[in-house]
Amino acid sequence: GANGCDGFPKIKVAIVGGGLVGTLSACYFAKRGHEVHLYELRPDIRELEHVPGRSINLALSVRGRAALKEVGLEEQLVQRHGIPMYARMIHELDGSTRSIPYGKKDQCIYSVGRRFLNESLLTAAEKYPNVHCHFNQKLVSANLKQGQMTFERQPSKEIEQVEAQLVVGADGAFSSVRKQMMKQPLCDFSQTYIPHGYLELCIPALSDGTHAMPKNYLHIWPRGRFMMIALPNQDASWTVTLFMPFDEFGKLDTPQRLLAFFKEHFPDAVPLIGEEKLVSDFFACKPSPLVSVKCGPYNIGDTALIIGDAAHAMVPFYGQGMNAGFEDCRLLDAVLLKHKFDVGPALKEFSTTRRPDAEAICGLAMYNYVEMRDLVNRKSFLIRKKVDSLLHSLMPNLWIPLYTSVTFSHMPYAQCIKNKEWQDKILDRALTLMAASLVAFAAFFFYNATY
Ligand SMILES: Cc1cc2nc3c(=O)[nH]c(=O)nc-3n(C[C@H](O)[C@H](O)[C@H](O)COP(=O)(O)OP(=O)(O)OC[C@H]3O[C@@H](n4cnc5c(N)ncnc54)[C@H](O)[C@@H]3O)c2cc1C
Ligand SMILES: COc1ccc2c(c1)CN(c1nc(C(=O)N(C)c3cc(Cl)c(F)cc3C(=O)O)c(Cl)s1)C2
Repeated sequence: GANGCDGFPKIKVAIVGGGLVGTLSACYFAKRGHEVHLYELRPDIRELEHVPGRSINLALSVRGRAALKEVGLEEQLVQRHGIPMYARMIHELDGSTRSIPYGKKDQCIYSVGRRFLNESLLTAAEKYPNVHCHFNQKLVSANLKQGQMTFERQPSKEIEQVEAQLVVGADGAFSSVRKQMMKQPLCDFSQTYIPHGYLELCIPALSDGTHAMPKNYLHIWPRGRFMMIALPNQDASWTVTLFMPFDEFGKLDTPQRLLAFFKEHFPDAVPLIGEEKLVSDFFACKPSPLVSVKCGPYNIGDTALIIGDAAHAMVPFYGQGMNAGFEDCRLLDAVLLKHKFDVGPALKEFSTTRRPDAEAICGLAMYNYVEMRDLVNRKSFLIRKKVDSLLHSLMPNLWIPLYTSVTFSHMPYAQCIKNKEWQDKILDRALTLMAASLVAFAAFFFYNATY
């Protein structure tokens, strides 16, 4: 395409999927002066009415914030709208609570509204004159090598053919662009559904408009096979997510059983949610599945690429899915710039470098899901946190705990794992050494005392 004022070629980019990652990616491409066409299956969510108490929220941490910052949105979307969470608040069965800080006193993650984020990113993208949004358009097929796409207008089913020099698939965990890519040889794909489902509930604001629980915390009710988590909303309500195996959900098939279950496992949450609201919200919708997707490579030559959940959907037990997708946008922009928008080599480098990191965080999230039980015998969770924070305070640049490196650093996810393995080796050796010296000391003491 024509070379813009910065000397880089300008191309026509089609982004499929106007969710969190697609809209942010549109801002990045638009900022570089490309012609961006964003195609979204759903209608323009900004025109849909707001259903109170149905706001879904997410934990945004440094990786996601850095990506928003580069398109000038961090201040507006996070500082002004996000609610800082400085610690986890763990709710014990007896109703007692205990907080575990995320890090130093100013280190926090932010609770942000999904719909607010998506609407704001759409509006930010549309501000660029070179961005064109097309709603109610569903990608149904494509010839990605030629940059050709076929969309079906909803609900008329009218077909529209579109061409672009680059197709970016940001169409989520069940991506149509990825499905088209998988027709190519040498494309790997695996997906894993876990036996747990999730369902959102709501803790309403108190009558005086304040939060019903301490506001700046990520609240957790860890109960082994199931768990509840609550993030604060701007309107002083809480969005509560219940994670439970589908067969457990199936047993709660009457209001009586539901209330008995909550009174047994989450007694302190029942008055906060309210019994009527608990029953109505719980039976209002079915639990949703959780899937983990790994695939690769992420590109086809210089004409197609997948990012976000389309490339690496993960279970949410690290609060990194959106953060990783936003980080994709930032890293893609950097690698395109590095290659002066020579798209072919840039996409190849993006896919080669990003895939091991994406697969690492997918693995860490699944590991957390399996370890979630350990959040129950909090001793291990607590002890590891205390050891980690002690060593981190002694050797801040050497000993970076795994959770800190994932949530509070830009360390490539794969390096976070290597870093953790190194630490485990050190910890194991230290414990072995301590144990051995303890034995030696005891033997020495015993020997002296006896002879
Ligand atoms: C319960 C739960 C809790 C989570 N908590 C967190 C958290 O705390 N922090 C965090 O960082 N992440 C979290 N995540 C992950 C986060 O929600 C996802 O990583 C993020 O939404 C991915 O964004 P995306 O744009 O890639 O995909 P999506 O948000 O799924 O957007 C895909 C878009 O593409 C559109 N689309 C799909 N198919 C087509 C098609 N054929 N044609 C056109 N458009 C199409 C869809 O309508 C949608 O708008 C959580 C996820 C779940 C399930
Ligand atoms: C909206 O729905 C959801 C659902 C799940 C999550 C989030 C939002 C946000 N999540 C975060 N997880 C971490 C984390 O690193 N770990 C190890 C944790 C993992 C679990 Cl499962 C947990 F309950 C607490 C922590 C914790 O440490 O607080 C963060 Cl840091 S944020 C999980």
